[in-house]
Amino acid sequence: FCGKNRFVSSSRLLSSTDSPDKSSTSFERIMDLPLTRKADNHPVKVLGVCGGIGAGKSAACKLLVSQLNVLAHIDTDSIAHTVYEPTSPVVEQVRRAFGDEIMAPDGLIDRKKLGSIVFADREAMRTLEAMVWPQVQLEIEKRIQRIRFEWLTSSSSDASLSSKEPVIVVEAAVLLDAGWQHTFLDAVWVITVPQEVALQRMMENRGLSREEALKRIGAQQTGRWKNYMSLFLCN
Ligand SMILES: CC(C)(COP(=O)(O)OP(=O)(O)OC[C@H]1O[C@@H](n2cnc3c(N)ncnc32)[C@H](O)[C@@H]1O)[C@@H](O)C(=O)NCCC(=O)NCCS
Ligand SMILES: Nc1ncnc2c1ncn2[C@@H]1O[C@H](COP(=O)(O)OP(=O)(O)OP(=O)(O)O)[C@@H](O)[C@H]1O
Repeated sequence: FCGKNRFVSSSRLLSSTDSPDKSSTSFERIMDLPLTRKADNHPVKVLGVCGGIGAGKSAACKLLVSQLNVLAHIDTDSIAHTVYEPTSPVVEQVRRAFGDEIMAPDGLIDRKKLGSIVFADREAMRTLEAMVWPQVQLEIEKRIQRIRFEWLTSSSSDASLSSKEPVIVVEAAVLLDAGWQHTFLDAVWVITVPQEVALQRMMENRGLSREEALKRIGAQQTGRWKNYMSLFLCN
């Protein structure tokens, strides 16, 4: 994976120790699944990092930046939050779908209130995702284009860019559900952790009750990553 122009699609690397079913039939089935779009041969590759809540996606991405010196880290959650800024067209759409009770007194969307609805109701989450994901995807693609352009046009004397690994890391719990492996990603890593560890982390670090933490884990459990041949990192 490391090394200029030596990017290796993670689909060619190893599979997880525990998550995917490795019986021969399902292993072969996994191998047959198209993991990512056909790479566009751009020298700057895009790696998706996904996995369950509290699995350690952010921790893994921080390591990729600090230890592997990748070009950029795009955090999708924070992009999704910008979709709720006052000027965004999504705000009115979301207000119409979920009602005035999700609005804060200052006229902005109260993400906590919205979260308490959608994390408890998969259908409601689907409705929200259909409004938010296209905007998020557009913004991610814009950022990828900009970073690639800066990298290509930077001179070799610009050490701040030329010394970096030509890899952009996109961190997103939902990337396989959103189908981004078929659009802008060259490879996917899944970070896994035993559920009990994730629960403990969420209770300790976010002050969530066990019930709230379980609800959030439940809201994410499509398990889609288990059907993909990607590189699994057990954290
Ligand atoms: C429900 C919302 C308003 C709650 O906002 P809030 O700031 O309270 O929580 P935050 O965004 O930090 O999310 C908390 C955790 O849940 C995960 N999560 C958020 N949305 C989803 C989802 N659709 N599916 C699975 N996990 C999700 C996040 O990755 C994070 O680990 C917000 O998460 C949201 O808009 N979600 C829908 C859009 C989405 O899918 N965002 C994820 C990245 S595109
Ligand atoms: N290997 C590890 N050992 C101990 N603690 C860890 C490890 N990896 C992550 N953590 C801790 O677990 C918590 C969750 O990690 P992190 O934020 O990286 O997960 P995440 O998958 O990005 O979570 P979320 O989906 O909630 O954004 C953090 O407090 C982090 O410091």
